[in-house]
Amino acid sequence: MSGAHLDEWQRRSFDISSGSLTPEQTADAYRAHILSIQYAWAGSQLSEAGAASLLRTYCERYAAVLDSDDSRTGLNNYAESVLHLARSQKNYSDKWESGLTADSLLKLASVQKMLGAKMERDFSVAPADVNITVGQESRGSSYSVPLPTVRSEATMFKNAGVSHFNSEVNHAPGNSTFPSSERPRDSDFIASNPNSISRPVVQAQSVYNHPSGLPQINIGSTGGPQNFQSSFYPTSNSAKRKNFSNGEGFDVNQGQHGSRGSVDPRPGTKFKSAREQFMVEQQKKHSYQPQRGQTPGLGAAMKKSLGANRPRGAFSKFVSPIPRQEGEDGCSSSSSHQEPQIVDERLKNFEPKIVELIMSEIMDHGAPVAWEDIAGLEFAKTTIKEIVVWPMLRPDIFTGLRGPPKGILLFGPPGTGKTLIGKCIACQSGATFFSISASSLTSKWVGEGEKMVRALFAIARCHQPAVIFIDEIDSLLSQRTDGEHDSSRRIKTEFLVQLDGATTAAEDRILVVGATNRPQEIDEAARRRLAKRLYIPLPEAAARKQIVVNLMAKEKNQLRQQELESVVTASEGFSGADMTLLCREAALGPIRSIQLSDIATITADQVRPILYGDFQEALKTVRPSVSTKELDMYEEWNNTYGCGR
Ligand SMILES: Nc1ncnc2c1ncn2[C@@H]1O[C@H](COP(=O)(O)OP(=O)(O)OP(=O)(O)O)[C@@H](O)[C@H]1O
Ligand SMILES: [Mg+2]
Repeated sequence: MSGAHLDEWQRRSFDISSGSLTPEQTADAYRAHILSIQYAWAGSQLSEAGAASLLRTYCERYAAVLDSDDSRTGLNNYAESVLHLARSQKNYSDKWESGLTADSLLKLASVQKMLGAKMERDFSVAPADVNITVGQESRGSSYSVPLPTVRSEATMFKNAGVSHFNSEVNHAPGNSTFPSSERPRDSDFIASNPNSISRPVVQAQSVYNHPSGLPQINIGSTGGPQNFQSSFYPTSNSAKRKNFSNGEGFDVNQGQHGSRGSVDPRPGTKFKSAREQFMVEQQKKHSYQPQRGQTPGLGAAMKKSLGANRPRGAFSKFVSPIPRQEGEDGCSSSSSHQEPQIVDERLKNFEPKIVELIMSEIMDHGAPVAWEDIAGLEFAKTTIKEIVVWPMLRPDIFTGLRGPPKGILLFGPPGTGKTLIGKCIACQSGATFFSISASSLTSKWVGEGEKMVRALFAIARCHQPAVIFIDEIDSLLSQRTDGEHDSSRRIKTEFLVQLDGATTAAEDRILVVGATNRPQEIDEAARRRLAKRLYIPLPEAAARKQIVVNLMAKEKNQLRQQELESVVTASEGFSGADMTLLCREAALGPIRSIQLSDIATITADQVRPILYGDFQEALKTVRPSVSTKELDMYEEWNNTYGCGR
């Protein structure tokens, strides 16, 4: 070695042995050592044996520094490199990519064999599942590739230079030709030809792609074709199209090439394309059965989707998946695929659309409400049970003079539970419940209001026992004035006529329940017809307590009995709705006490319970919504017209 090299060498050796270097510096020094040994050997300044001995020594030391897991002396590279290896290693969850390419496929023995067989075959008849068609009409050609597998088969032919393939296509009668050299790539073709399709179309005669993307099955040979013939057959191969339209092709259910369920598209061949096989399996899995009352010729998709997307809650209306048969229910409109047909004589004069609207939109049960959910109002509840529930249960006892009144008016300050009672009747009475708001009659169907009213009562008569609940009845039956709009006047008159009929016909079991917080505005004729007028007052102390207890039972709270009493006392004059609002406000107290920075991370059980202090705070902001003056008015009206004690 030269003098300069030796100096450097010595300096590094000294540095390393001094112990003042960090592991990184030590490793660098050793690496530099190793490099210099290699240079020296390459420059013939070191003998081979000497270089080997030095290299071994320094490599061992270098490796010791790298691999040592002592942070003072080593770099722990071993573990890191293992981790690195593990990180860059492909594992089984990585997306699998097939090693097969068109070229490697061609080299497979089985493919070679198949190709050989194909070349020997007479190409005058196109293989049934290849279906590569080069269109021939003047407006352009279409080039359809049935399946990805088939597409690759076509590519295979192209790649393999199988000239027979083109000649087969070219010689097909009536087909225009592409010279093999000019034949466009299929992607180019699809993009440039306006008549062509934007994605592969399955032309196997059993299965075709619906625009929805769902595979469709041809049911029956008579009804289907018009649905898809033009849109699913962009090819101009009229012979094939005709075959398909005539149902001569493969038919999953009523195929002409076999019994029902037979799926062999080609007589004499057992081969099924992957897609056909898939369809067979799907068919087996769902074991499709035609439904009763179905019109032959309707597409399979229509049959399958019948009612499938309707939301089904415990209280949503039951919709039978089977269309109603005539005579099954004398009153209902049968839900065929066309206009609903009204079977009941009494509904014959109504437009089916109106009947349908009432049937579908007005009958509504909503969320379940129990009598216990309504705090206080014992007199009103008992009276309603007497009028609504018991006569429904025992119509034989409640006859003659004991016959229940046919009209109830619930009146009282806002937020006292009138609507709640209506919901409760809907759930508990067992009657068909028609909930109708005045606005739905007056605004939604302008000009048709009176027809709606008539239809409503007619349908209710068909569905006895029935309850017609009219919330905010004052807006429908306010006193008639000279200046009011003609249509609303007609609706009112019609309503009064119907109400009169319903309330006087002894045999009809129809109850009309109206709710209002403006009883004084109700037309006197309507008032008379709603014979049972029940005052729904502000909740008393016990009822207010019950509302708080009911609501607090669902929340974490530390409200002592005494504190509860204080809340009840402080909320004198509150309506039920005000009490609910008070509890909601108090329930927000614990949330408001959380630091803003913690709100994102705090868990639900870390939120503190609701305390009396929260109610005190809430009482500062929540005020009673009914004034004493208004209360006096209700009391007065109740004294004059009410049926309460
Ligand atoms: N007696 C009650 N028991 C329990 N909750 C009640 C009671 N009264 C009112 N509420 C609460 O107040 C809310 C509003 O009540 P509701 O809608 O029945 O009032 P309303 O009398 O119909 O008022 P409006 O006259 O303004 O229509 C209810 O959803 C319920 O939470
Ligand atoms: Mg209401």
